[in-house]
Amino acid sequence: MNNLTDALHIPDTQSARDERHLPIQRVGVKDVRYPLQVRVAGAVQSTSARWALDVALPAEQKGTHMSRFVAWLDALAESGEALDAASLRRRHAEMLDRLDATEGRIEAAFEFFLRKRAPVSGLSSLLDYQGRWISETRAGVTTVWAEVAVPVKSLCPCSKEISDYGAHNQRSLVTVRVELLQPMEWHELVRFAEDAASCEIWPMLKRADEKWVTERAYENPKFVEDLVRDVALALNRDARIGRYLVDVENFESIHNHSAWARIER
Ligand SMILES: Nc1nc2c(ncn2[C@@H]2O[C@H](COP(=O)(O)OP(=O)(O)OP(=O)(O)O)[C@@H](O)[C@H]2O)c(=O)[nH]1
Repeated sequence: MNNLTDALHIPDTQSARDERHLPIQRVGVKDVRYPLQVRVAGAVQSTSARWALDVALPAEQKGTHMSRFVAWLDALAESGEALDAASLRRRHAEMLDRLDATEGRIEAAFEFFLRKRAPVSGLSSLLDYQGRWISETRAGVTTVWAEVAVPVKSLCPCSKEISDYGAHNQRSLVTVRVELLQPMEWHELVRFAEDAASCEIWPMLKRADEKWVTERAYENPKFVEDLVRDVALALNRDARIGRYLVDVENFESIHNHSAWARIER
C-alpha cells in the first residue's frame, strides 16, 4: 500500500504532525461486518460479526492508519483461525503492532448456535445466542471479556401467589458479561443464565415437552431480581471469572414495558 501511494505521489496526511497537544483516547472503525470463526462446544462455527476496533492516538500524530484495521480483519478471516480468549489476546497484540499503538480495544458481536435436546422427547434443535468478544489493552494490561445474551422464561412469584389460576410469565433476556481470568466455553457461560431462569427454552418442543416447560416454570417462579441475583451468585463461585455484569430484561406480558435489573462486580 505504501509503495503504491509513494509511486502515485499521494500525500500521507494521516502521518503529519498535529500541534493541538490533544491525545485521542479512542479512534478507529465501528459497525464493520466481517466474517468470524468461533469455537463452540468443541466445533468451529462460521459466523459474521459486527466489529468495533480502535486505538489510542498520541497528541503529535494527526491521524491513525484507518485502512490497517480492515487489513487486520482480513488477515484474521483469511487465516481461518477460530477466535478464543488466547487467540484474541495474540491477535490484539498484532493489531496494536500493525497500528503502531500501545492501547486499543476490539469488540466483535456475533450469533452462534447450541444444539439442545428437548426435556421429555429428547428431540434436538439449534438455539441461537448473541455472543460478544471484548479485548482491551490499557497501560500495558490486556483484559478479555466474553458476553452472551441468553433468552429464557420467567414466571412471576407474586402473580402465582395472588391468582386463583395461572401466573403471568414471559420471555426474558439474560446478558452475562464476564472478565475471563481463565478460559471458559460458550456453553458454560450460557448455563449460568439458563440454570437461574424459571425455565430454559428450546426451539423445538413436542406437547409432552411443552407440558414439562409450563409446569417447570410454575414450580420455579422468579422475579427479575431473583434471576439477576441467582446468576450473580453462581458467577461469584467461579474462580475463572473476574469482574462481571449481569443484565436481565423481562418482556412483561402484563405490561407494554420491561422490568429490568443489573448487578455488576
Ligand atoms: N485517520 C483517518 N483516516 C481516514 C479518515 N477517513 C478516512 N480515512 C482513511 O484513510 C485511509 C487511506 O489511507 P491509507 O493510505 O490507507 O493510509 P493508512 O490507513 O494510514 O495506512 P498506511 O498507508 O499503511 O499507513 C482509508 O482507509 C480511509 O478509510 C479519518 O477521518 N481519519
